[in-house]
Amino acid sequence: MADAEWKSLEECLEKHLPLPDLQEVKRVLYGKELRKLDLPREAFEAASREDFELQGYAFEAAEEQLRRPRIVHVGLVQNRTPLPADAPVAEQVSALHRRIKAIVEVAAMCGVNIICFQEAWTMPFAFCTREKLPWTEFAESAEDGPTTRFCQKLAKNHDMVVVSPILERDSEHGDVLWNTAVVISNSGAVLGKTRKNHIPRVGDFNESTYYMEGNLGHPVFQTQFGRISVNICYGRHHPLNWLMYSINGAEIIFNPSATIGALSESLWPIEARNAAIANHCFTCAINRVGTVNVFLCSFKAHQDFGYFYGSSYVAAPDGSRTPGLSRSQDGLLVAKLDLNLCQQVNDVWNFKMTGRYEMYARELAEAVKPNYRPTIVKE
Ligand SMILES: NC(=O)NCCC(=O)O
Repeated sequence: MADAEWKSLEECLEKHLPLPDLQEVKRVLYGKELRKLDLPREAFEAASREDFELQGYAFEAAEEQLRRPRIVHVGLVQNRTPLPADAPVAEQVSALHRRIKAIVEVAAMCGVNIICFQEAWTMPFAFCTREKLPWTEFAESAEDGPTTRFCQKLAKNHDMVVVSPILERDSEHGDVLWNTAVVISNSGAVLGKTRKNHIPRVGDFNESTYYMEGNLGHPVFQTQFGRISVNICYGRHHPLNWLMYSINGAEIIFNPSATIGALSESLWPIEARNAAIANHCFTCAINRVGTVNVFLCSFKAHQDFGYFYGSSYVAAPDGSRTPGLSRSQDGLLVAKLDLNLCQQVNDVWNFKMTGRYEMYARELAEAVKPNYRPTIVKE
């Protein structure tokens, strides 16, 4: 399984395919070609100084007579954890705050309106260890924890909606832990929070003893820049999870994740992109980078957890998508979206009209009953 030395699928294709083949391969793999965004030179200089990759692409929509374009710039951030996992908890969190602040400043130069960080961004990916301390110490209040207060400042200073996925401790309700994304308005106010609905129980991604299955349903947040929702990591394998955010009106669904090559790299380019197509919306898939360095782990086997392959990307309702960020480097992906594309594609393919949700609602209501007998026709 490739580690950091294999930079990206895109780089490999560009290196080895002759131009005419490359164009056809890209057409099939990525949909229509996207225009590269003309991002400010200072942004590239700052990104290079801070040692992270910066890419930008634009998704266009057709001009309409009655509606003006609804342009929004989204920013996706992928990063390593800067300090080793045995550094003091507060120092690790501060180092991550500093790293993210530097990336958000570049996002602001690029005119980003909504930014989303990776899953549980304030901590190393430690759920594989089965240990509680010190990892549960990374949990914070979604409403007024230090990370939320930090993000509120970023949001207000940069007039930017911030989606901040954290490990949440809900002290008002029995100190229960949740895997939560806090949505902070560009005014700096906490707009609300949403919780991860599906918890992985696959290999070392066994996170069920750390936090509970989300109990907040599928909220959609009306921001100044469009309606957004957050389908956290393992939720991307569940088409109904995407569907419910879309049914509630999401135009952009963020998918902050933490996943490794051996498990999911071949699914990664398909799932969020397919969700964008199936639900007539934009999806933003974000993965962290690097190896998990939780060497405090007492289980030897879990010390070599695998490689987080980055490759964050944005997909559009017409099936087009951006190239992925690198597999090995911290990065900021900026995408300019015209949200009018959602309705335009809906009017062409009209999956919302042909979806037959009433039929599935009826059939699913029966199928979940303990005495349900599947309809299998036999000779
Ligand atoms: N964090 C998390 O849910 N990871 C599960 C692995 C995957 O969904 O690919």
